[in-house]
Amino acid sequence: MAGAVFHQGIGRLQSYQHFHNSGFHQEVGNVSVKSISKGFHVDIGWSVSRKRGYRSCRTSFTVVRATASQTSVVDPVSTPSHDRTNEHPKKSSEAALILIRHGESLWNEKNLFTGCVDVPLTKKGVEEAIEAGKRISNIPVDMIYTSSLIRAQMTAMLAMTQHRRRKVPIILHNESEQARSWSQIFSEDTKKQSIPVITAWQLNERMYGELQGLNKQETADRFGKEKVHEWRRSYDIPPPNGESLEMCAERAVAYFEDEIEPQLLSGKNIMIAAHGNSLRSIIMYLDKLTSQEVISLELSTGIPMLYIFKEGRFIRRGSPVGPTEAGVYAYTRRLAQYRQKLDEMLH
Ligand SMILES: O=C(O)[C@@H](CO)OP(=O)(O)O
Repeated sequence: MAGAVFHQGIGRLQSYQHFHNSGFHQEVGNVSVKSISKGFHVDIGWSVSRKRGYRSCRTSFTVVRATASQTSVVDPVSTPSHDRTNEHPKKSSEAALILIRHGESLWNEKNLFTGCVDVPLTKKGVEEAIEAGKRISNIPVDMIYTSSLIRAQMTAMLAMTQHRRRKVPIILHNESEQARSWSQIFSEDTKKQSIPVITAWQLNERMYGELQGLNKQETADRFGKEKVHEWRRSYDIPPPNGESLEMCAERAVAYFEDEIEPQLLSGKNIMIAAHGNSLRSIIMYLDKLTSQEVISLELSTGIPMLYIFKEGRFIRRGSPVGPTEAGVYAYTRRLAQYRQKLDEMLH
């Protein structure tokens, strides 16, 4: 080992599976990691955020030594305007975080297990999304994250049609070099009037395995109410060949910690449009719920939830009820000022 300090930061180990399987629970000091990239060897100090009861493979680590000086070896991939090299994020910054479960889908209406099947909203779902949009129409939104499924994307887009700031939500296409290059915007002014929308499979509904497409009532009749309740609402029992809530939480919370939290830390106001189980996972993380508490948490379609991220903590602020609900805007001075700015702009 050359022993030079070359990078500090938060990120995800590319070889985390190795540790995950070894089942460490706490800080274990320095660990030597191979295969981060083409033969570079790195010593890291790391700890696993398992205090909240996840079988998490997400790690917080500090690289202390490496055989090569290329910082790119462990530079995490950046999302747009996302500066991961900022080693000391402003702890004093404050940001709003809005969570929205998608509106009713055609398979919710038919009472079918949906999971990762990509089903659109019903007319009622469209109306719920618009209603959700009204409730958050005075709350700043700088970035939007949605799952890769159309029902969450429709919800985000429909909600934003109600926003008073009238910025244009634009889906970023980073799936290939060509997609990136063909969707470029060449005006800085136009960019300023838009909101980047990032789609991520990690925010998808939990994969429901061999239940996908089956009727929930018929499945209960066939396998018994208790069995189906266990598949639907236990924490760590997966449905046949599907994901348990715990498995869904692993990837949804890792994504939240890796990609979304750094944006909040830098003061960006964020909306996440996702699904019952991916959002329950994220709420479990934000509210530090136990695996027992999360299984009784039910989320309604189209009711946005507001959190304020301040001094490194998430403060739950319930659901903003319509643009006339004064209380929401008194939560923080920053939100009140934003609302006042909108009033001035629009009158
Ligand atoms: O079918 C699904 O994908 C989910 C959400 O609608 O169902 P459940 O209520 O069992 O989590």
